Amino acid sequence: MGAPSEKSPKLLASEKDASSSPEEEADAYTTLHLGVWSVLLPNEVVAGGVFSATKQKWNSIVLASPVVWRFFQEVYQLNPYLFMVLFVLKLWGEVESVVMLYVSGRLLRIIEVGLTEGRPDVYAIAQALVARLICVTFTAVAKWARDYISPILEDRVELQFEDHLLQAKLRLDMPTAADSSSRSQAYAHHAWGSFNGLCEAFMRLFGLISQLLFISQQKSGGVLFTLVAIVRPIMTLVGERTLWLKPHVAYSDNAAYLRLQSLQSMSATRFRGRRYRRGHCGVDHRWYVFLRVGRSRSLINGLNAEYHRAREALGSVASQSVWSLYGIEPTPMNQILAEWAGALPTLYWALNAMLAPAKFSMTSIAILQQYSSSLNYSLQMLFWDFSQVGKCFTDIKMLYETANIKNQIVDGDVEYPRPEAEFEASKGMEIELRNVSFAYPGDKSKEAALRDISFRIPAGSLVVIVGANGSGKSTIIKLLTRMTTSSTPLTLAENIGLGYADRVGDLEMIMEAARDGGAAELLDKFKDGAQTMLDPVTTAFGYQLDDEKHKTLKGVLTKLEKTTEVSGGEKQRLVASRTFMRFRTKRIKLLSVDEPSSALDPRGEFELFERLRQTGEGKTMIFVTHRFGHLTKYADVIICMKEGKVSELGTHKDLMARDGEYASLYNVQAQAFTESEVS
Ligand SMILES: Nc1ncnc2c1ncn2[C@@H]1O[C@H](COP(=O)(O)OP(=O)(O)OP(=O)(O)O)[C@@H](O)[C@H]1O
Repeated sequence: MGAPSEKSPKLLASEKDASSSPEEEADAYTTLHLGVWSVLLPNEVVAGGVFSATKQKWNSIVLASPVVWRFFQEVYQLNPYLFMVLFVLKLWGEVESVVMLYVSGRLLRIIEVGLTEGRPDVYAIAQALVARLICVTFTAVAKWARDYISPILEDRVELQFEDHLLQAKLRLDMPTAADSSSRSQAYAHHAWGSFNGLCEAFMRLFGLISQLLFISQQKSGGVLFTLVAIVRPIMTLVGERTLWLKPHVAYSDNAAYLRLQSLQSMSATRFRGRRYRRGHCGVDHRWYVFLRVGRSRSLINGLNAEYHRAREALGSVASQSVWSLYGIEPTPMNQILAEWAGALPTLYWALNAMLAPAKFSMTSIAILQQYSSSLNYSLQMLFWDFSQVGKCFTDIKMLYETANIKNQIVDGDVEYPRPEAEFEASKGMEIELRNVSFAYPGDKSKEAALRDISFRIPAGSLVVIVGANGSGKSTIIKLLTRMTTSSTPLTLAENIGLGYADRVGDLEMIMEAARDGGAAELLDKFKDGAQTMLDPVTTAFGYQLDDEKHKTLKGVLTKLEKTTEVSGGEKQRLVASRTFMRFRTKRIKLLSVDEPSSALDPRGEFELFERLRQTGEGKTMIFVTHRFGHLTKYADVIICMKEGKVSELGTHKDLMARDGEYASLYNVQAQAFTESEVS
């Protein structure tokens, strides 16, 4: 039997070769259409089948070996004692299967002798039974000890690699973090999964070799029987159609399927119960729609109808997972051959019974059957475990490679933050952008988000960036700070205190900052005051709770699920307070804020800007805003953006006199006030 054909089931698939010019040869691939899926397979994999895939896998395993060795050393060092105990316990799991084969075989033989002679050897039978009992007891204790120790080591390993990944990801700049091609796929839980997977594979190999040696040495087994018994599992492996071993890209562009997916995604079960109302839409028993409280029944019905329409449009096209669709054999031939191979052990003992009836007995047949099913199971498990080895190696490699991801924004050669003496010399930061263009990684727009931006901001200026939606204001701020936004489940006090991390426990300073940022009243509003947890991580969940029988438990769960909600304006007050906390570090040279007051009431906004102007006097401050007024009038520089370019630059007076983009945006807002005053 050769390598499996790459042709897919006719009903499900068609294919076309996408290879083109010689220079693209390296990237040439074949597209398979499987139900709603398109699968792109590199041509060399298609040509080489499972052998090529195995060779590639082997090469990547060899390349990753040093990293995996480092990984095992690191895990060992976390707790050498637990590591060794776990290793020995896992090893016993494999040795045990050989011991059990020996003990059961012995018991069968003793019974056979007793039956033949008509006088069972009670003592020998009791001895064999006790040996078996001791063996299974030891196995049970070993399993218990393994289950007890594993989570302890698992925790240590996950925490260790969570720390690795946190450090590695914190140093990424904004475009790198946003770029899906360089985004790390490493997760701390992969560390334990890979450790376990590799241990299992190693143990299985050890177990299988022990079994092969044992069976091939037995009188009832022997080398020939051992070979006959392993033909079937090996054929199954070679004939298996699996996508897991092959490099591939899979996607679906079936409009009906995508529509169904997006409608289903609205049923995400992790929405918070407090904000969302759950309604059973009657589409099918798995489908629920969660809607913000207050949305109408007609919306639910509309979604329901959309769902039915999409299902009809999908018709009978298969939409199972791409892996299971790929696994369907084009013909039953492989299956038939594997089943025939599975009958070889039976053929072996049937022939033996015919050719050497004196040397053969029913006990021998029972023992041989035990051997063959044990080998069959062990080999299948070994193949499964080994099919995961490549993934384990890749996952481990990624855990370490996250630290090597190159930032897309190349660091300059000027040290930052500046040495203390230089820092004291000027309070604000001077900024100059020269011919900066920027496109978000993977962005499908025709134009880049920023195009050829140049401007200079003198130290200590108050700068306001204005412009229409999507003109690039926020992108400028993100590039300057190299940051993306993040949210943390912290107390209100910590949210403010983190502005000055060294003083995060200084409640007095935090309260002063809260007063400056306009959040003092907010802190007062909650029962736990400044210690109120904002958006805590929810770990609570209920399972199979009955509405009637478990009312109390349901009540407890509801309380546990409750989070503290603050309004958009209140959030901005907290952020502003954190900024004032940061000012207290006396190490601010640049403050850049994206729409600091969009959700504030007019008084809140006025007070915030007044305090910012006073406190931030002499520092460079950049604000992005849609609100013209307090800020723009006082700004030293207004940068007016249009379609990714700087369209105007100057003070409010300059730009009004120019009567261009800025003046037109300003007049739209001013007009609204004038009109309402007149009316
Ligand atoms: N993460 C992103 N990925 C891809 N494109 C983005 C991303 N963020 C913004 N863009 C695009 O970049 C352009 C500039 O966006 P930016 O957020 O800077 O505009 P803005 O002027 O701040 O808009 P607004 O006034 O609506 O806040 C827009 O076309 C936007 O669609």
